[in-house]
Amino acid sequence: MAKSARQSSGTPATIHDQKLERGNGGELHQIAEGDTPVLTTAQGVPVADDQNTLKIGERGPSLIEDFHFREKIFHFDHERIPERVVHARGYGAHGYFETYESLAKYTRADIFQRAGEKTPAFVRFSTVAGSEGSADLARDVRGFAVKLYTKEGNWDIVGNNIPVFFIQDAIKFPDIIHSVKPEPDRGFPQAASAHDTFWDFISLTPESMHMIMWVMSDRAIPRSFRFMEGFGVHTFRFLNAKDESTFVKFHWKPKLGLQSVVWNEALKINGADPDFHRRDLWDAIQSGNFPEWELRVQLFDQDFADSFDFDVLDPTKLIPEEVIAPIALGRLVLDRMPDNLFAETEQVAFMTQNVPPGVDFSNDPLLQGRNFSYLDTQIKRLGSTNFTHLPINAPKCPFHHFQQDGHMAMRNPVGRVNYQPNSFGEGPRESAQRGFRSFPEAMDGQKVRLRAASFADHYSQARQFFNSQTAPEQKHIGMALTFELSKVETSVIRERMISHLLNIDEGLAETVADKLGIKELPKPADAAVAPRDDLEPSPALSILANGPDSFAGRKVGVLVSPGADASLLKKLRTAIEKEGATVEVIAPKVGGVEAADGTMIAAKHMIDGGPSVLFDAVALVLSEEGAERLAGEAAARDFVADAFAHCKFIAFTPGAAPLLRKAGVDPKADEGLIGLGDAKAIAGFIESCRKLRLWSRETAVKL
Ligand code: HEM
Repeated sequence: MAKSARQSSGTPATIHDQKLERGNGGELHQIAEGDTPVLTTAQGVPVADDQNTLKIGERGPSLIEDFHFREKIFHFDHERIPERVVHARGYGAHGYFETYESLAKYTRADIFQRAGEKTPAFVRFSTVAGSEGSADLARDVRGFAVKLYTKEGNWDIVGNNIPVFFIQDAIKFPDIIHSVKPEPDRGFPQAASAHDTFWDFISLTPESMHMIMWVMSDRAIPRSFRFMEGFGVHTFRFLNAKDESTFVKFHWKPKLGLQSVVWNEALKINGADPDFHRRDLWDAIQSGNFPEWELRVQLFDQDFADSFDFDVLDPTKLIPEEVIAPIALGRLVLDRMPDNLFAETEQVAFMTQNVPPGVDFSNDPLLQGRNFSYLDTQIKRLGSTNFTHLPINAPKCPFHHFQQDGHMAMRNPVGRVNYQPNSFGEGPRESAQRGFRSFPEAMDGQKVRLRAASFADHYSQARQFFNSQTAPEQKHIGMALTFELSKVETSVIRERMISHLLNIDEGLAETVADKLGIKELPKPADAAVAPRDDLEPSPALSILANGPDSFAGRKVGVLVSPGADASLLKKLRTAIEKEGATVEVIAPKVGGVEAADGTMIAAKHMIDGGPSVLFDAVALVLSEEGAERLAGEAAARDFVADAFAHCKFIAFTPGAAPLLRKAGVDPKADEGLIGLGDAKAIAGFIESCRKLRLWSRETAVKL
């Protein structure tokens, strides 16, 4: 007799906790029973067997008649779409923007009219250079793209975590990006700027020097998306109901303050957890600790623009917050992860030209070019002009237009009439009153390819940025430049960079040159405009000068051993959680350890998988015997040595001494090592942790 459609023998089988059916060839089948839905094809046809293709006989050739196989494999073959040409690696979340009070005086943007108004939002954070699968802790700019689904259309603030950019004119964008991406002949390095082509381009592009100071600072290695600022970069305009214009720059300020990691730590995080930033955002939102930013704006008029030291249309310049204090407009809260990464985070399409009535552009030539580029890139990447039909991109307000058809059209105009004007009274019409209006700026001039002379000062703000950093931050900039340029093989490129640094800070240039073994300093680069040294430092530009002075949102890694003091651990955990921080336990075995009092201490990580680079501070809750054993374990020694080298606060029980010793850490080395004798010591540990790092240690560890 012929065998039935599904070739299962129907013999029951059990694998640990699973009851399955065994097929003819021993393969296992899970069968739909009870409320379990029946597997279907994409056409809705129920599937009998998803383990075997249709064949002639059990050992015969496969049949093209097998529509289920064909549909499944063809769909799989088409799963990938092109990754973003830049900002390919990213992670997004949903949330809302809440307006503090009406800003009608400056803008008619609907989102700013009513205090307490909540507007749905989607945010995607990203790195720029790396491909989709690259590691999170690359030294790179972070994208900070916000989509606000306002009642008068989607508004995208497509910004970065750095308020200036590498280039002044969009026509140079393909060049800067080509230079930083893997070199085309060899296909490496991935997600790294430390190579010849990038520094070649930069060294021949003086306008990028201000941005280079930022990218070599700790801003480019943030500890978390939650602890970084966002900036709209360009000067935009607000237009009020009378079409009066005010210039505006957008800043997102994180509620939990700024924090970055150190470079040696970043390198290790990339190995230990390449998804470090993703996981951090996921964990925070899933545990109800919703990250929050305040939207602040710098507002100024044409008179200020005319009198400011630099051209407000130049995206390589900023306006110090001490010169124009940002005012707070509202808060952005991220409270929900996407249901599906591809449908939402991958398919979200940001475009700088998405602005609602009441917001308008300036003539910044980078912004003008971006407004042109983003629609094109979305059509290419998402494959159809109908990408606006995807739920993540569709407005959440009513919308009506006559665009129709094309690939994957999901909504078309309804009825007979798909044009206007028409005689049938059907369909939408324009509104001079409610519609988007551009600022009627008077324009007159020759058609030229010309960079404005007012853009020519390339060094003064780079110098101001460097002078605004604290000593450890200045040191980090020097170390970053040294690292990056040490990977450059062409010596003239290194020397060219030193000649630029001489226009920014002589000490910095000398330090980097010394580390690179350049004995004779080159001449300073010819500057189009002499660098100024009269710009006041701007404390707002420093991360460390603006510390949160709170440990909320941070994470302590507690290393435990068998025989550890469970009640001390409990007190420590309570104190840390009261501060708004979290605890993760690391143990020799992932199953945890038996404490001195016989209770079990559960662990999240085993020692090899939970290095201290994943935590903001660490505690060693060890019995002496446990510490002796761990001292023989390289991962445990690294745990301690790295925490020390990365200037972290380290709390330890008296039993931890053998491990500290073997890790080369003197328990009395500095005030960042805190003995856990009693509850008071725990309070002291938490208080120290609020400073995040003991930077004074850095000179001792010579990082
Ligand atoms: C101030 C300068 C710039 C900033 C702040 C910026 C920011 C961003 C951000 C945040 C993204 C990622 C959006 C996402 O998460 O989906 C992005 C993507 C992109 N940017 Fe820019 N960008 C800048 C300059 C430019 C310029 C000058 C161009 C071209 C003329 C450009 C072209 C692109 C393209 C093609 C994408 C990929 C878009 C996609 O496929 O989704 N960007 N940019």
